[in-house]
Amino acid sequence: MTEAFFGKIALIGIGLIGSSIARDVKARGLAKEVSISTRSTGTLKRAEELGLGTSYTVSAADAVKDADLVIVSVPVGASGAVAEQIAPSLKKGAILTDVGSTKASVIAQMQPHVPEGVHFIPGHPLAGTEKSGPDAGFEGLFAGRWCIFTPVAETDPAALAKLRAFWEALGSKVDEMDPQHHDKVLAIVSHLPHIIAYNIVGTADDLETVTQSEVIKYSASGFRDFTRLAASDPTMWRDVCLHNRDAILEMLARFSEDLAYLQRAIRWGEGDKLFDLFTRTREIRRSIIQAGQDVDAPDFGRHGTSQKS
Ligand SMILES: NC(=O)C1=CN([C@@H]2O[C@H](COP(=O)(O)OP(=O)(O)OC[C@H]3O[C@@H](n4cnc5c(N)ncnc54)[C@H](O)[C@@H]3O)[C@@H](O)[C@H]2O)C=CC1
Ligand SMILES: O=C(O)C(=O)Cc1ccc(O)cc1
Repeated sequence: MTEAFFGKIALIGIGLIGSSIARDVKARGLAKEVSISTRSTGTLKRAEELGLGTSYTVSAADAVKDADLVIVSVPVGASGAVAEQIAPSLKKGAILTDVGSTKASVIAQMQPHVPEGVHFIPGHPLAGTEKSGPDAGFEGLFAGRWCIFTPVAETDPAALAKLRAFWEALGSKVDEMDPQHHDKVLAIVSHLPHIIAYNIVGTADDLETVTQSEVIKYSASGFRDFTRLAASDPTMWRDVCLHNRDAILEMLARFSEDLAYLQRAIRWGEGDKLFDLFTRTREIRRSIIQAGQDVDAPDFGRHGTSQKS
């Protein structure tokens, strides 16, 4: 079995995801040194107060010096700029990975900066919450969750095995996918649900002037579930929308067509069509539960407070 231990890990970006990785690395003793870098001094100070690493710097280039594993955990739109900053300081033989929610764009942004001899393995843990910042992270976030790698053609199998061992040590199940396929799958299972949530909560907010706060006062659990997703970080989700544009637009077109079908069935009182669709969708949740997958969203307010970083 490949050893998951690294001499030095550099974490660039220490928000929800970066800080959760830091907590797991510390708890499981997966590195001798953990250098942490983020561009804001306030966030860096907070990371130090939380004892998330062994050294702290606003210079990403300084943080990655001598690191065996570098994990970039910043909004996807910032990936290219971070790769450019750190490239000259990366150690030969180091593994460079990321956690971004979109993959083709991150590869296009980072790959051109990756020096010879550095193993670039794009990744995406399918685990998170609507919160952000170093206080929002928690130990065990990745346990039982998928982490998808989208390796590039020339990826070294030994480096891939080492990174796989690392994520498995965090409790994740690892899978590999082509980046374009990843982006399509995530567009429907993750990006569209967030966009729909932002939209429905926005619509309800617009209606509020008409209904004089009844929207909030009487909001039942269905609407509350949407407000959790719609409370997700605006920078992160702006970047996801801009960097998975084609797949999201394709899924939104399909979604709109299917919504029009539903709208028509309601208009014309076609109860059988409604009943058939609702029966089919109920089966989907039942089969997910039967397969033993956790379908429930993280609890409201269970893990820390929402912090801007
Ligand atoms: N939030 C979630 O549930 C999940 C997020 N992701 C991905 O992980 C990445 C990080 O997300 P979170 O940790 O949730 O975000 P976050 O907002 O909690 O943390 C982001 C970190 O990046 C730093 N940062 C922001 N802009 C930067 C820039 N221009 N240059 C350098 N550093 C910058 C911030 O200071 C902060 O340390 C994103 O790419 C996101 O798509 C992946 C899985 C789940
Ligand atoms: O909070 C939720 O329900 C999420 O869906 C978290 C999440 C957000 C973005 C990702 O790329 C992966 C997971």
